[in-house]
Amino acid sequence: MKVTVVGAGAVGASCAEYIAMKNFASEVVLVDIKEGFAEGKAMDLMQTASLNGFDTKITGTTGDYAKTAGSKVAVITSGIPRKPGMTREELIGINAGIVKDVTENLVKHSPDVIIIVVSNPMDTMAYLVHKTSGLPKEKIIGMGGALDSARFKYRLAEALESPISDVDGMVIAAHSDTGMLPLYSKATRNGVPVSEFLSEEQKASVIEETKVGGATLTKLLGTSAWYAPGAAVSVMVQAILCDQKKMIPCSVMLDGEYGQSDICLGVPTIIGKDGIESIVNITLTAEEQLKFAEAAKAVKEVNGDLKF
Ligand SMILES: NC(=O)c1ccc[n+]([C@@H]2O[C@H](COP(=O)([O-])OP(=O)(O)OC[C@H]3O[C@@H](n4cnc5c(N)ncnc54)[C@H](O)[C@@H]3O)[C@@H](O)[C@H]2O)c1
Ligand SMILES: O=C(O)C[C@H](O)C(=O)O
Repeated sequence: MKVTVVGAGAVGASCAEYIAMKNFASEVVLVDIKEGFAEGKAMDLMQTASLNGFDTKITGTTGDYAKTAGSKVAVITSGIPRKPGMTREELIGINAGIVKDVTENLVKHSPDVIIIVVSNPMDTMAYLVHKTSGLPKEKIIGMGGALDSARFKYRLAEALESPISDVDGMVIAAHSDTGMLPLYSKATRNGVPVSEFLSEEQKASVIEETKVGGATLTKLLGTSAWYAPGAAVSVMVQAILCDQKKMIPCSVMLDGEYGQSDICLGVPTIIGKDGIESIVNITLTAEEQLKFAEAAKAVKEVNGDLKF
């Protein structure tokens, strides 16, 4: 099955690389606006195929969407990343126009496509795709929770001094520095609540480090991260192409779930061949419910800046 990745920059190329390395897609088409860039990235990646042992065909195009026709999944990574000191929300002015334009092109050539939105501010960009694509809500999935949960597990394992494979946990709500909600109450080490092992001070530090995970990397790198974002997207694409019915926190259009409507926000979902197969309703503590509602309020304010 064919997967399109729009934006052949840091995140787009990482997505293409992880998807190809896992060998579950027949073809990955990279699209970029910069002349020759996607073609170059595709060629470089293809020259790793015999070294890394994959058969996925990777091609590149400078804006020729006819080459994306018949894609099962399209990943939107096109747009600018933040620089140190910026918030993701500050990217809306430039990225909204890019995401809208890219969405129109994708749907024109692949009317049944499932779109994974990566460009920031992601929850708002996912909302924009809902408002402009005409696709059913099951086919628009924002990537944030998969990455934030991976960062949560990294921080938990660090505090627990345990292997990451011992740790499980999930982050929901907004993909923003303040609106992320690491579900500490549900995080476990081999099924045992992490609160059995960690102090209140460690808990506060794990939660804070998780929430500013993207900002921390942006400060270190001078631009935002790409390896873990690319890997997170590849997990979502694999769940769709292989119909895995995996539970992944994703930003999806809510229609009353978690007390919210007309907003894309991160909640646990089941991802399979049709995209979002269901939204999983889990019980939140009173404090978590409050934080979820606060995150929703902030995202709605940002959504208010969109012009359709
Ligand atoms: N949701 C997440 O978890 C997450 C994680 C990492 C990055 N991001 C976001 O992903 C986006 C991309 O980040 P990056 O580091 O890859 O940036 P980048 O600058 O390395 O790559 C972006 C690419 O998009 C291309 N582009 C711009 N306009 C385009 C258009 N109209 N059509 C096709 N291509 C176009 C650029 O030429 C560039 O190659 C940013 O908005 C960043 O904030 C989101
Ligand atoms: O932090 C960013 O701006 C990029 C991305 O959203 C991330 O979390 O790595």
